[in-house]
Amino acid sequence: AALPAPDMTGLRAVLRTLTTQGAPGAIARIDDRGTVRTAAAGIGDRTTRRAIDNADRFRIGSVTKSFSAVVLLQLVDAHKLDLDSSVDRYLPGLLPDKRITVRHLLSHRSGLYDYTNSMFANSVSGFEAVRDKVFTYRQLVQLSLKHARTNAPGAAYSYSNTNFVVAGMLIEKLTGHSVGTAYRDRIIKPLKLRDTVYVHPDTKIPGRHARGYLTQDRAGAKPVDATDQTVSWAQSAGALISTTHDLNTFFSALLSGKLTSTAALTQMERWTPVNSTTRYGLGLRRRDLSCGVSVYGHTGAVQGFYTYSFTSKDGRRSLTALANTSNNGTVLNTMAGTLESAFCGKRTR
Ligand SMILES: CC1(C)S[C@@H]2[C@H](NC(=O)CCCC[C@H](NC(=O)C[NH3+])C(=O)[O-])C(=O)N2[C@H]1C(=O)[O-]
Repeated sequence: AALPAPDMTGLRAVLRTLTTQGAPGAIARIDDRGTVRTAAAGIGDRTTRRAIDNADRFRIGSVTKSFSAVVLLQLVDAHKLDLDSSVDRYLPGLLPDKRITVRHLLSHRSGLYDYTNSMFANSVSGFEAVRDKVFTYRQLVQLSLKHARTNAPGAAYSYSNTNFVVAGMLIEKLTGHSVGTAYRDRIIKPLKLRDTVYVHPDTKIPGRHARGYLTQDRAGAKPVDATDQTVSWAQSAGALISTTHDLNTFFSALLSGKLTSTAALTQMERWTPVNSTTRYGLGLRRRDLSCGVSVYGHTGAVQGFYTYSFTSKDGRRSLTALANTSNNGTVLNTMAGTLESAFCGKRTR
């Protein structure tokens, strides 16, 4: 069934609300079968007070996980990877439990502890301690293995960045290239994502970009400019940079079958319930909206930047929204309203 027209009045209202809740700025773009609609509110730089704009690049955080999952599903299509094989088959000795499979990693059911829970327990000092650091994948996995696992392999959903760090190690082992090269060759170049870059371990966002501001844990304290960092604590779990246009193109291409086989996409859409409105597949979230429409994509939270990026089942309508703040749960929750405006249209009274 055709989707209702996007509610641009409602979308603009959500972005304005975000700027009253602590985001210096917010942007959103809807691509709808060739029709482009954009909205923006607030500023992209607290020093110059420059308006934020949909041309601005930003850090996409865990939306990166969908890119990593696509590369691995392409390797499944090429018969170079089996989702139900033990990770140990490809990375012998890395993990302490041979029962952990590739599918467990991509669906956050491995039980591997998320080292960022400890790393960022104190948001600002945790960030300052790692913002210029360069980690190897193995160092990040070791940080995780210092802690007990959260569940037996496959027994429960428990979101963990560690899973997609191991996914990055699989990509490098199986392609013989860095994850940056794999993203470029397999996704960025084919889709002509001109503003999507993987620059790890460089700390700068190249080109025109929004600055991102980390909200302090102490209420009322001045936000920290978190724009420049290596994001080495995340890499294949969260270090890509992109734009609203490019992410709309990516998820639209994925859901319309342009990046993997139909069989592989079906695997990505085998859902594990997360809560009443969200399910997780393989590096892919499904969100069920109030109007009965389900949308497919991912969210992202990296210091200074919150992202929502989702598309319709057929990939014909996509929305990406960005707020240039983080560590602010009110903003993250309010951003869900951009999906309602984009896919459910005007609220019927
Ligand atoms: C599940 C999420 C929301 S968190 C996960 C991942 N981001 C991280 O793991 C970074 C967490 C620290 C970010 C930091 N928070 C703190 O320091 C809190 N003490 C902040 O807000 O800037 C990502 O991105 N995912 C989001 C996702 O997948 O949607």
